Parts: sequence; C-alpha cells; structure tokens
Amino acid sequence: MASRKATQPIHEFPLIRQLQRRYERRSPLVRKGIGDDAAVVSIPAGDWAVLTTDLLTEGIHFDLRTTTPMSIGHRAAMANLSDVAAMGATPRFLLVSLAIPPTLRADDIHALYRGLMSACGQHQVHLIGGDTSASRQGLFLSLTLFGTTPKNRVLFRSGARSGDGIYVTGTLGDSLAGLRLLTNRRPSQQGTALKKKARDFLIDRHRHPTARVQEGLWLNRTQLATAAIDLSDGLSGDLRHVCEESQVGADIALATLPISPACRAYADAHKIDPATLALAGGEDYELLFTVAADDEQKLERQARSRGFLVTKIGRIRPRRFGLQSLASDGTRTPLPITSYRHFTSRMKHSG
Ligand SMILES: Nc1ncnc2c1ncn2[C@@H]1O[C@H](COP(=O)(O)OP(=O)(O)OP(=O)(O)O)[C@@H](O)[C@H]1O
Ligand SMILES: Cc1ncc(C[n+]2csc(CCOP(=O)(O)O)c2C)c(N)n1
Ligand SMILES: [Mg+2]
Repeated sequence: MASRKATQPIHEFPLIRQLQRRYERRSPLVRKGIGDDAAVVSIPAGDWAVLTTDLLTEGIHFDLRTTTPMSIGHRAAMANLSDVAAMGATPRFLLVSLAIPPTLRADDIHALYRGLMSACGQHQVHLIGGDTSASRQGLFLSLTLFGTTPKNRVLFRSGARSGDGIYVTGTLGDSLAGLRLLTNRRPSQQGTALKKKARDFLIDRHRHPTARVQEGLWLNRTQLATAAIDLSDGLSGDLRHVCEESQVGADIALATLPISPACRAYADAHKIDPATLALAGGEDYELLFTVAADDEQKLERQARSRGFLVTKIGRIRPRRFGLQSLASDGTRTPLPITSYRHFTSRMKHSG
C-alpha cells in the first residue's frame, strides 16, 4: 500500500530537518531535542525514569501490501505507549530510528510520521531525536519511549498474590481477527457471513490499537492494581509472564473473556470459539492487571464512574496449580500457550 517506486529519493539531512520542522514541539523539560549528538531532558525532581524500546520489522510486524505507512507509525507508537501504560507511568519523550529501503518514498516516511505523531500527540509525548539509515531490504522502525513516575510508584509484573482477581481492559482478540481478515488470501471463505461494519471494526482495531495510558495511570495512582502487563503477544503468553514474575498460578474463566460483537461474529463465521482468538491474539494492547480481592468492588465502581471498560477474567492461585482454564461447569484444563512467539508462530498468526 506504500508506493514501491523510488520516484522521490530520500535525502537524509533534508528529511530530518523537515521532520524537525513539522513535529518538534517546545517543552520546558526538553533542553535539547533534535540537532545535537544527543537529546537532553530534565525530569521532575524525585521522579523515576521508565524506559522502553520496540522494534517493528517489515514482514514480521507489518506487511506493506496490506497496511499503510500511517498505520505502521500509529501501531509503533501505541506499542511503546502501551508498555509505559503497563508500568503506570506518564509517557514523555520519544526517539525514533528508521532503516528505509529504496522502495519507499519521502511521502511514505511523512505518512508514517503522521501516524506516529498523532498517536503521541494524544499524550503530549515529545519527539526528541532518533537515527536514520538506508536499508538494503525491508523497513525497520525502532522507537524508544521515555516516561516518568513518582518514585516508588510503579506497576510491576511481580506483584500478583494468590487470591487476587485478574482483570483486563477493553476486548480481546480483535486485532488477530483483523489481521486474519487482512492476510487471508481466500476471501470467499471469510467475507460472506461477516457484515462490512464488523469487518471494518476488526481491521481498524488491528491498524489503530489504543494504548491504555489513562487506565495505567489510574491503576498506579490509586494503588488498586497489584501487578500489570500489556497484552502485546496474547493473553495466554502474557499472563504467564505475570505468573512467573509473581511466582503464582492462575485460573482463567473462558466464558468471561471480553469479546466484541464483531469478534464474536468473526468467530461464528469461521466456526471457531472466540476464546481461542482472545487467548492467542497479540497486539490488542489492552492491560491485564491483578487486584486484591478486598479492592475488587472499589475498582469496579471507579472504573464505571471513569468510563473505563474492565472485566474480571479469573483469579490468581498458588503457584503449584499452574495456569488453568476454568470451564463453566467448573472443570479445569491446563491453559495452552497459543500466543505469538517470534521464531515459531508467524505463519499460524498471519494465515
Ligand atoms: N535484546 C534484548 N536485550 C536486552 N533486553 C531485552 C532484549 N529483548 C528484550 N529485552 C528485555 O526483556 C524484557 C521482556 O521483553 P519483551 O520484548 O518480551 O517485552 P514485552 O513488553 O512483553 O513485549 P513487547 O514490548 O515487545 O511487545 C524487557 O525487560 C526487555 O527490556
Ligand atoms: C505481517 C504480520 N504477521 C504477523 C503479525 C502478528 N504479530 C507480529 S509480532 C506480534 C507480537 C508483538 O510483537 P513484539 O513482541 O515484537 O512486540 C504479533 C501478534 C503482524 N502484526 N503482521
Ligand atoms: Mg509489554
């Protein structure tokens, strides 16, 4: 969907100057942004810095035949914002590194930045620098996001305790269903039973995910969450990280997983259980968090009054029980790992 013709060659320094003119904003915290050997920022006294980086690789994280440069920029920003959100921190400064193949034009890079910066603009994140290189083959995009949080105030993966309720924001499985709609090469098998509105919704959830920054800040500020993680690889794998770091087990009640009407319609049309999409689906960028049993009512009340969608999906158990799925009739079975794994699961997810 990007132009594959090199009609408008890229010149490194004019491109950087244009990006600086368009996207650099003044901030009292930015002492030096784009233009020196490194950026210099000051952070509020006593705050802790929260740092994350994410790499997006053509063919692995996106396919230029089925997506747009603007969506790639948006998703890259949201992937990083989501990690800062999962720590309960405020995102502040962004570094962007690009390796650009000869097939892309300057216009494509500007579209990518429009997607990036519109996502960052929602959270007052400042672009402070980056790096630009040519690539012989494929587009690579690496973002580093710098956030802050008051000292000692942070949501770790390691704080879950036996008895805590397990919650997620939003709905699960939409992004994977959207990706499958985009990449399935046999449209005759998928289009008929699914209304255009549902199809558009799922594709949009894949192309334009929303990082739950406000929710993360709320959970941290109120100290209602004992642990948190963002769902980038898929529930079945990401929950496992929380359990390993917290040295606990978990029950997940499959019937309670929040599934959007569109994802349910997709699952019906394909005769699959929507829970399999929710467990496997990566890139939803929802938050999974745990809450002490005594705080659950308070959490649910506050979520309602703030307009945040949160759903209880299970409970933390002692480590010896491992991770189990709990059926409506009370039977338990081990929760299989079906989430995205680099080096093994690419075809399964895109096919
Ligand atoms: N190549 C690496 N070198 C050093 N540390 C790494 C490397 N890759 C990952 N890590 C660290 O491992 C931990 C888990 O990383 P991972 O990328 O799985 O995070 P994630 O939030 O689950 O996924 P993602 O942000 O990529 O969607 C993080 O602390 C990360 O900084
Ligand atoms: C073309 C194409 N094929 C497959 C996928 C699915 N996918 C790729 S990486 C990933 C997990 C998150 O990555 P990371 O852990 O690196 O943040 C997922 C779910 C996609 N988005 N595009
Ligand atoms: Mg993460």
